[in-house]
Parts: sequence; C-alpha cells; structure tokens
Amino acid sequence: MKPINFIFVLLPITIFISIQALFPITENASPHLSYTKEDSLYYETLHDTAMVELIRYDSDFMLDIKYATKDNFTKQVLYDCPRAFLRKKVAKDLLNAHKEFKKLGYRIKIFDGYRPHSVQFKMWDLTPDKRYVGNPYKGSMHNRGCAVDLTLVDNNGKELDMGTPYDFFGEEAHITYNKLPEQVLSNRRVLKQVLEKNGFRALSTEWWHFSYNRNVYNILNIPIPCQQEVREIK
Ligand SMILES: C[C@@H](N)C(=O)N[C@H](C)C(=O)O
Ligand SMILES: [Zn+2]
Repeated sequence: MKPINFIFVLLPITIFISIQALFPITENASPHLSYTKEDSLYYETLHDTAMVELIRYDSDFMLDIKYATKDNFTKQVLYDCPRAFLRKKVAKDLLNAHKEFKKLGYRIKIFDGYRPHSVQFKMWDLTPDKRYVGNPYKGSMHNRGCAVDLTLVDNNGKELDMGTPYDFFGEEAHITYNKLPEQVLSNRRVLKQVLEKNGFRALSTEWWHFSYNRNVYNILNIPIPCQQEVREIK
C-alpha cells in the first residue's frame, strides 16, 4: 500500500475504530436517564414509587421553585431547597412529554413537584379555597408526588405567554376562560394536549397544574432535601 493511502484512508479508519472500542456507543434501555451513567444505572434499580429528582433524568428541565423563595402567594419560604421530585413513574411520563415539547421547540419550566404534607397545611391556612389549594385533610396530589406545576419556555428560556402568572388565583387562570389573545389560548392548548397525551390531567382552575392520572401514591411529609448527593426521597 502506498504511504499516502495509509495516511488518508487506513489511519483515520483505525483511529475511529479505536475510539469506538474505548468509548462504545451503547443502546441505553432508558435514554432519558442522561445525567450521568452512574445515575442511569442507579435509577434503573428504583421502584416506580420512588420519589426521584427530575433533573437527574433530564437536565433540560428548567427549575423555578417558587416555594423555596418568598416569591409565592404565601410570601413565605416553604421549602428548604429549590428542587423538584416526583414519583419515578410520574417522572418518566413527564419526560416523555418533555421530549415532545422539545421537538416543538419548547422546554418545561417546573414551579413545583412533590410538596411535603405540612406545607399543604400552611398553604390551606392562608388560602382555604379548594379551587386553588388542595385540601390537606384529603391531601393534594402534590403531597403524593403525583402533581406538577409547570409552564413552557422557548429556545431562549423565555416563558410562553399563558395569560396570567403562576398561582394567579382568579378566573383568568381557569382553563375554560377564553377571553384571551389567540396566542395565549394556543400556548395553553399545546401545554394541555401534550401532557394529557402522556398521562396527566389538567385542573379546571389552574392552567399550570397537572395531576397524574395513571397511578395515585401515598401522602408523604418528608422535607425537600438540600444535600445534592441525595437523589431520591425515601
Ligand atoms: C397552590 C397551587 N400551586 C396548587 O398546586 N394547587 C392545587 C389545587 C393543589 O394544592 O393541589
Ligand atoms: Zn399544583
């Protein structure tokens, strides 16, 4: 073989094959579990009921955890740390919805996921109105890790116009309220359609709240943990 052939043909092929051998591209059974390989393997072992952190599954989720700040309707800090957890089964279906949103050019921004039961009581003390706050004596789907408050952002991270801010407790936030610009109605439609297709049910009074309708799990009252190495709430 001429040296020129070796340099331009055989050498690149040899290098490519060597790289493949060192870093094999394997078919991942759960392609969503993309945070780290170690996380992926770990999450595979968990039961569907485990409470898992969303961004460990998909780092494209944006987080704006209002109840970890005073910028919420209670004007109090209700969580120790700004993290979002859901039951593994719920998280997986949300991930499938996220994949669809990403194909449309959007990403999900999470305002709230699992919410400790004691926080539900605090909310209810201030706003005992079951249209906008779940009755803690029955338990909210958030307390079960089965509800998520969310919106959509565009490719620049800008929130789509949904007509009202998050936790706007009034008629304009109701999903049947239609005295809104066509673009707002269309944004709400996309949000609802994709989530409903993936196992979530909209709440008639809050465009941002979606409950899981494939399973219901127990109420928990474990605080949102702060240690980053804690990957699940047990
Ligand atoms: C408080 C609000 N973000 C919310 O999630 N409301 C529903 C009804 C709930 O508390 O379950
Ligand atoms: Zn909610």
